[in-house]
Amino acid sequence: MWAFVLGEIRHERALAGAAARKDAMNLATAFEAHVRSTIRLMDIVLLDMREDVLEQPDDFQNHVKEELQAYGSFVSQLGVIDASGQLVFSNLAPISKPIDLSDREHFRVHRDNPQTDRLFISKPVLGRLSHRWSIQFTRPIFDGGKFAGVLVLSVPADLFSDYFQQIDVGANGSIVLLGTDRSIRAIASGAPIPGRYGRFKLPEDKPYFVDGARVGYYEGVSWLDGEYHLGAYRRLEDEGVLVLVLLSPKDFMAGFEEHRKLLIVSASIISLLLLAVALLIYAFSRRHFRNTARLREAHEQMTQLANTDVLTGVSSRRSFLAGCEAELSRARRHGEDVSLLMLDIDHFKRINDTYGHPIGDEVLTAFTATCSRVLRAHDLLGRLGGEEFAIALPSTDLEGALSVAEKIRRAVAEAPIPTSVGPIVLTVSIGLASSAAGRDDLQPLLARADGALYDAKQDGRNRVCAAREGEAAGV
Ligand SMILES: Nc1nc2c(ncn2[C@@H]2O[C@H](COP(=O)(O)OP(=O)(O)OP(=O)(O)O)[C@@H](O)[C@H]2O)c(=O)[nH]1
Repeated sequence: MWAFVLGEIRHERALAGAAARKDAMNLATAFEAHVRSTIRLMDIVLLDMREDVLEQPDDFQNHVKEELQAYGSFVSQLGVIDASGQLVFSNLAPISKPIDLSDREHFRVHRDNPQTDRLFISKPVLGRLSHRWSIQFTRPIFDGGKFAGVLVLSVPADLFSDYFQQIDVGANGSIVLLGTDRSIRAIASGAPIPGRYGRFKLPEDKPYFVDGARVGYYEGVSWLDGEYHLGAYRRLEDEGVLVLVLLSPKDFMAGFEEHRKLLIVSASIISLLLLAVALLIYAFSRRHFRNTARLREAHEQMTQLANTDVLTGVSSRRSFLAGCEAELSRARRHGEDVSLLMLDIDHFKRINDTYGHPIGDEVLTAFTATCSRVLRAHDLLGRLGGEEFAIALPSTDLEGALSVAEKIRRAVAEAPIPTSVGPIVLTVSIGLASSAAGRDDLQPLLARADGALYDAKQDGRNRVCAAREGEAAGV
């Protein structure tokens, strides 16, 4: 999800940047057209007036009045400078004292290039007669092919900037009319402008001052406010000016920034929700697994309890019989003998009657311990009930079983059982039956061993009796 959000943000940032470049170029194109037509209009007026200065010098003043009425506020002054730089005519007031303009650039440029008849547009200057900031549109006057002075059309410096000001380029954007001499002709900007117009000159390393750069994009830190700007410029080569539109990311990225914040906040909320869901799932799973583990443990404990005789710790009847079944089928598979012993403690009732039931319990437990000491690890000892026990001997024939049974009988008889009321002498009767190659089923085998036990009891107890091979129970 975050990869998508970050990808989307990158994509939208690129789109916003591209849209701003396009907007800047469209604005620059529109302003170029406006500037070009304004300059053209001024030049037409100049050329018209120049004809009158030369052809109808006497009627010039009236003609100027008519022309200026037609162009109204576009033109703030029309003046004539003679070949020596003296102002000889102004529509504003009669010339009562000499006004020397020979130092003005718009005079010098024509005086120093007497062969060239071209329009010159000055940077804003403070009028010595009008005392207002104005831009001078000038053309040289020739008399008989010789330089005879300069015709000056003064336009309020705000003519362009007032128009630019009406266009919304954002609170931090700017529209600038620059001279190729790097001075500002007109400017409209949200940012404070350095000086009025005066002598301020822009740094020359800007790409739009490079010779031959007619149209292009600009990106960099602005000389206006030291902030990063993106812009577009168009140069009017013949007029010696260029239009520059600067847009600020603070304005054109504002919409994108809001959307970016919204995307990040939404993605964060979704992430937190997913995290919360993941934590809940984790907590539930943990509890579930813990419960499952507890259940498994409880099940194992119950199985253990069901399989074990609580008093003596040997196999319970159920578990012992299941173990015998398993041994018989294993013996069948491997063709091995299995033997079964049935054990019954002699006169156990007397022990209970003499010493009490708890001592009887101690004796039963000690008896199984004695048996276990004689048996191998894989022999199976189980309690069938009361004082009756059974032992399965895997891989053991009748002879081997007789030997084990005899060992148990002797061990029980020869080692009195230590109890809390002193040692108690015990004997055990054992009946046994064998199954060659595990051929017998369990029940008949048990019955044969039980029959042999009966024989042992009948024959006087404390002895081992074996059932004969194939002998049926009770026979
Ligand atoms: N202490 C104790 N006694 C038990 C337990 N289970 C059975 N008994 C007793 O074991 C005795 C078995 O007695 P009988 O079946 O008469 O046999 P016996 O006294 O051993 O005599 P023979 O088997 O004929 O030698 C009974 O008194 C039962 O109460 C037990 O878990 N603990």
